Amino acid sequence: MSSEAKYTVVLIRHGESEWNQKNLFCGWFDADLSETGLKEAQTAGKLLKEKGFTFDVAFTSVLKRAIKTLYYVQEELDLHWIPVYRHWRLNERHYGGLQGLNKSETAAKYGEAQVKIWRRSYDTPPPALEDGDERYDTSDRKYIQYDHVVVPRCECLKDTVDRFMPYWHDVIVPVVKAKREYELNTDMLNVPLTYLESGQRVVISAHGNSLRALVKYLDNIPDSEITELNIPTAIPLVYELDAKMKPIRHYYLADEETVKAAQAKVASQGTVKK
Ligand SMILES: O=C(O)[C@@H](CO)OP(=O)(O)O
Repeated sequence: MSSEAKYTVVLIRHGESEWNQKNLFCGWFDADLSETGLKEAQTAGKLLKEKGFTFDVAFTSVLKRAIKTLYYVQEELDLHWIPVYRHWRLNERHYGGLQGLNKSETAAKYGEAQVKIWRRSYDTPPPALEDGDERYDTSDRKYIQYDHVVVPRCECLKDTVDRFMPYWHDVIVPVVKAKREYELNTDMLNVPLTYLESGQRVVISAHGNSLRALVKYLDNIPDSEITELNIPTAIPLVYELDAKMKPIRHYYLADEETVKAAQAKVASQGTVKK
């Protein structure tokens, strides 16, 4: 850790899901990890162990691909016992009317440029799900248990930023700083009640676009440049932060070439297959 750094937060996008494997827009659909994704998660855990990382607290979404990825990381680190807080605010961006469609076929139909806008622009949402569309499920127990959750009909990255960042500021940051200096927000009841005196080491297992939302904030990436950011599956992304939780540096636990190839693979999912 560099000398001014006080806290470390590790971000990890889930391993490949069955829908990633089929190249389908996934969003809030609760796809499982593929065999490859499971192995990727185990590899990420082994790597974190090898590099000497450990964690006090973990956060994840309510989607099984992120939950299971976290579990395999915990398994490798022998950290089954740490508190794990799951919250819908960490979910993948909701892909609305694109959910379940093949990304390459969608690029062939609407053009690669349009698909890139839907996938990577900051504030252009995908088409919204309409009433009567079976993909618009407002009875899912994951969400109806909370009065305040309105299942979205679609989300652009900005919408994801708007629902992820309150959780970062009101729950994750105080937990990292190990302080109780916030009002308990009933929206976010699942906060830990015991804290260490020093900062806690946190791992966040989430999704390509919910992590893009967080990285955009942390690195202050302009709206126009966020279109080029792709987060690869299951390569731990380490943030070292100062006392005010401003990033000092970040790095992937992989060499540059591996990261670039993995990012290019994600970007190419939205292109027409020749
Ligand atoms: O389908 C999705 O939900 C996401 C992440 O897998 O895809 P994309 O990379 O196209 O935003």
